Amino acid sequence: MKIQRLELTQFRNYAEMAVDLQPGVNIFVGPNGQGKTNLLEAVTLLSGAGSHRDAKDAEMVKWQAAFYRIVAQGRPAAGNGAATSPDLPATTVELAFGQQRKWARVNGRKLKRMNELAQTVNTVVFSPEDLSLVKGSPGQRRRFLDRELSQASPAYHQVLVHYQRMLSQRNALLKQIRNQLAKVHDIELWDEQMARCGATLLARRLDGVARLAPKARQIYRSLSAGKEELEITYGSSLPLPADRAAWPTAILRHWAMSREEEILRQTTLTGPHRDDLNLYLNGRDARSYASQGQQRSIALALKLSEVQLIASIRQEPPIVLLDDVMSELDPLRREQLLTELNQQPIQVIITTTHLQALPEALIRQSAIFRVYEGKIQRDPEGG
Ligand SMILES: Nc1ncnc2c1ncn2[C@@H]1O[C@H](COP(=O)(O)OP(=O)(O)OP(=O)(O)O)[C@@H](O)[C@H]1O
Repeated sequence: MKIQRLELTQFRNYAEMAVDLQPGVNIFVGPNGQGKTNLLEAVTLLSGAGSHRDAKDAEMVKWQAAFYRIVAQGRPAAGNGAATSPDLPATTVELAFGQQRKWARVNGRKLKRMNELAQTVNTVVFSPEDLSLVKGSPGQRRRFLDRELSQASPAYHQVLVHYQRMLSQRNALLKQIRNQLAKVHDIELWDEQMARCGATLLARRLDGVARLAPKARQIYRSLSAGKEELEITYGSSLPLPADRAAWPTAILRHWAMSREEEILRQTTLTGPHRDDLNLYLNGRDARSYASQGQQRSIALALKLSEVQLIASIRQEPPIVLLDDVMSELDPLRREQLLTELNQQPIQVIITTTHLQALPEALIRQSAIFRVYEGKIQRDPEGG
């Protein structure tokens, strides 16, 4: 859905705040440390994906307060990316955390799981750190993929959380074996379950990459005026046979072979938690060969393909959150990003310290808000 009104209570540096957004571009401008990113963080939480800064809920409660509450009112799109329809009923999404408990409601109905929020609100955040997606760590690329696929499919999120839980228990067990507090046999029983879960996660990731890669390739082709080809493949940390049904056994066999080393190092050395996204430009590994400009274009292509993928699965584009990213891009890439985003009626929220970092044409069509010490005021200068 597109957000028409956002209300924050005791969230980060906002005591009590309400803001009316427009369906197109909304720009929040203000000096450092005033609450711009906090506002975007609140919107990302509404999509059930957790804080884009990986913050814990307790950290997001305003200091000295007991809870936070985020409420958004909006309307779903009329259908496949069309503008919000005034005929469709308004939707209210509510998320609150306090006393170690978190709960969410959509139109008054309490949700069983946070990730069900993704059926109503979707977001794609683009921050300066994302520009280093190509050269960054494999963990950064896995996180990109996991966040994206979690929003595209709540079932993916469930498998991911299950696998991560099993992984931390397996690592704890390896430590116990090392300290002779458990037997090797204990881990063999554990591995069977975990290998099945790992194989499911792998299959879903491979399917996700298969859907993402052609979109990213097409976007990159247009960003590079057809000069370069971007190829994305999934890099598994263990050898996988062609037959997917054989994956659990292959994972089990691999873990059994590295058992001694794993006990010694007290950690699980291979599996989906160690995998990577491989990025190639004209057949060469982009991590080693792409120039800084090319790396930034790849990052743009990845993020924009995420927007397209979510839009096609959800029948509605996600809300795009650009966290101070425009000033990091050169004028050409800034223009390319805005042109791509303009192709669909997307709600965009941009934060910036200086309006001068943004093209004038964009400012004219946007609603402008000033952010200062956790307070927001609409600027009558905006569109
Ligand atoms: N739990 C909290 N309670 C109260 N204030 C908080 C809390 N967490 C962070 N803050 C305050 O929020 C402010 C940071 O806000 P935010 O990260 O949104 O900055 P910003 O406006 O995006 O700035 P920049 O341009 O530097 O990124 C800081 O002043 C910080 O002290």
